[in-house]
Amino acid sequence: MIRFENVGLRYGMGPEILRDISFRIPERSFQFLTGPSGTGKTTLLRLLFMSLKPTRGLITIFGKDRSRITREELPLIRRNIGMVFQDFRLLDHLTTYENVALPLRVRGRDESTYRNDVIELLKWVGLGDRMHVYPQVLSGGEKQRAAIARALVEQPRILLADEPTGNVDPLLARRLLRLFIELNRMGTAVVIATHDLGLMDQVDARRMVLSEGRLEIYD
Ligand SMILES: Nc1ncnc2c1ncn2[C@@H]1O[C@H](COP(=O)(O)OP(=O)(O)OP(=O)(O)O)[C@@H](O)[C@H]1O
Repeated sequence: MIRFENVGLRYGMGPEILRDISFRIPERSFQFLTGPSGTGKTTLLRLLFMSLKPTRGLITIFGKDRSRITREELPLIRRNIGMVFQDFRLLDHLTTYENVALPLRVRGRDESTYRNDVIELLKWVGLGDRMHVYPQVLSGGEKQRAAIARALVEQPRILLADEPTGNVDPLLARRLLRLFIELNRMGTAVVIATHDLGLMDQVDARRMVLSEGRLEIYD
């Protein structure tokens, strides 16, 4: 589904953060992306989300050469990729429901066509009773779940999550992990960037380990 071949990335004139990265993410797969702080996990997720272009190498996303995807095509292709950002990126003036429904509203869909689905999704992530409040009153864990719901609202083929358990207690971290596993069982590929060893030890999943710009894969 996604393929990287000898990908390199540097910011501006800085050093190469990622060097000769090659891997594949198969359809319906589940993997952790890990490595010490500052090794480039977020950078790699941004390459997958196509918010960054590689400085060298080849990226193929859903069979398309990344370098040939135009600005105009990008939003359509990106609908297949859900991204949970480390800082959530919820809009303060919208309720939880409105934040989650936003990608569909932006697309011009009529609310009657998605209302029930969004409510179902909010219940699935455990926010059934927090739909009509604003982000300011949500706890860190609730914001995290709202961000996950928003990333899933367009039923992407792959979900990317950047440190999704970074700000939550171990109990909630386990619940979130169960959500990701259930999502994966339903057919969505999942990539979780984390340095939480305890979290990774709970699942027998592929580990993509970044270290000093290189990637090692442990299946
Ligand atoms: N926009 C940017 N411009 C310049 N350098 C950047 C930029 N974003 C990240 N970097 C640098 O790239 C390196 C990798 O950063 P990145 O955020 O991808 O690492 P990370 O593994 O996700 O870190 P963490 O686990 O702390 O979130 C760091 O040295 C960082 O300072």
